[in-house]
Amino acid sequence: MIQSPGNLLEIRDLKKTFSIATGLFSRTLTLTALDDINFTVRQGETLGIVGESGCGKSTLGRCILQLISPDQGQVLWLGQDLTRLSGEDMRRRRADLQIIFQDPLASLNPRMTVGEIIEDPLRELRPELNRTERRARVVRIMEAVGLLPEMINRYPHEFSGGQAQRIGIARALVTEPKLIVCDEPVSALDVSIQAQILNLLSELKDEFGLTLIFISHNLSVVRHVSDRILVLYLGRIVELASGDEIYGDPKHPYTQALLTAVPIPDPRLARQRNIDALKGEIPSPINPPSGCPFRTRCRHARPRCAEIRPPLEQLENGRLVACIRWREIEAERALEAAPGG
Ligand SMILES: Nc1ncnc2c1ncn2[C@@H]1O[C@H](COP(=O)(O)OP(=O)(O)OP(=O)(O)O)[C@@H](O)[C@H]1O
Repeated sequence: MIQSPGNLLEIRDLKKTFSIATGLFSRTLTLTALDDINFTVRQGETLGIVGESGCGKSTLGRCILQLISPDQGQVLWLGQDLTRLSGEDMRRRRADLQIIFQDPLASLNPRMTVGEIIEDPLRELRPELNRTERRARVVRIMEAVGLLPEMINRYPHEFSGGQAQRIGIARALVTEPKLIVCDEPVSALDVSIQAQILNLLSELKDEFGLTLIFISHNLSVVRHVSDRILVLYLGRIVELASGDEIYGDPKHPYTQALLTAVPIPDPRLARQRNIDALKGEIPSPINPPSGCPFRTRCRHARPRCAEIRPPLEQLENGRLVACIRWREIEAERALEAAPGG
């Protein structure tokens, strides 16, 4: 399998649907959670994944880790397609790919001590380690995430949300993974604690040489941690670019609209942000719009946007955008921004 050097992960033509049973005549409907997903994750980067609730962020994270199976497409890990591995081979791989969940307390077994929770993945994924080695590693990881080793025999309910998330991070780290999918890791935490956990993740990334996929609906959070950002809308990639490009020069009207929710202190941009602000409801993924999925909420949409499924176009510097009108929109916005525009 050919894979570009420097890429840890390559997602090709990924699609995931869910069957939804309706009460009505026991009909089954198909919900397309992800479609036509293509992107790469580079060794050592943090890739942010953003979009509104229901756009497919968690489903994408879970498909990458093979916690759920995609309908089609490839998940190439260092060139090896994870979707084709047997259950046993994937179990062995799992030490390399870990996940941190949104709700730390709900994701920890209340009947296990902190030490047992962190040690648990080692029993299955690092069978070569004996009990003493496992315990030594648990203590080392607890210290790395800022938990005192004397907390090892305590139970999850004795911890605050922020401390519980440190336990979740320790559990993910203990197998020495190469990639961690962080699925809304700070959304359930007090704002005052969020920065501590984000700082911890970025320190751990450097210390352990990790690659991170950072899922969040909050663009302000993603901005702080991400090298590149992938924007999802209704199960499709609409834009992928560096953090500076996404925040400073968004090309897709959906990205422009999402950014209006991010507080910025520049009053000169306020007018443009009012114009761009996101309006209307997200269409149902059971019956998505024809052509461009965003066209029903896009202030720049034209009749042809209903006819053409916009391809993910690669621009010169490697950034990706899926909008057939992005060049025209750039010109229109420049006129709007001009004095008297
Ligand atoms: N197990 C499932 N069965 C049926 N539909 C599902 C299932 N999991 C997800 N979906 C649907 O797939 C779509 C994508 O969901 P997903 O949870 O991936 O979105 P998300 O962007 O992570 O949203 P949120 O931020 O609310 O978690 C949604 O329409 C959701 O209702």
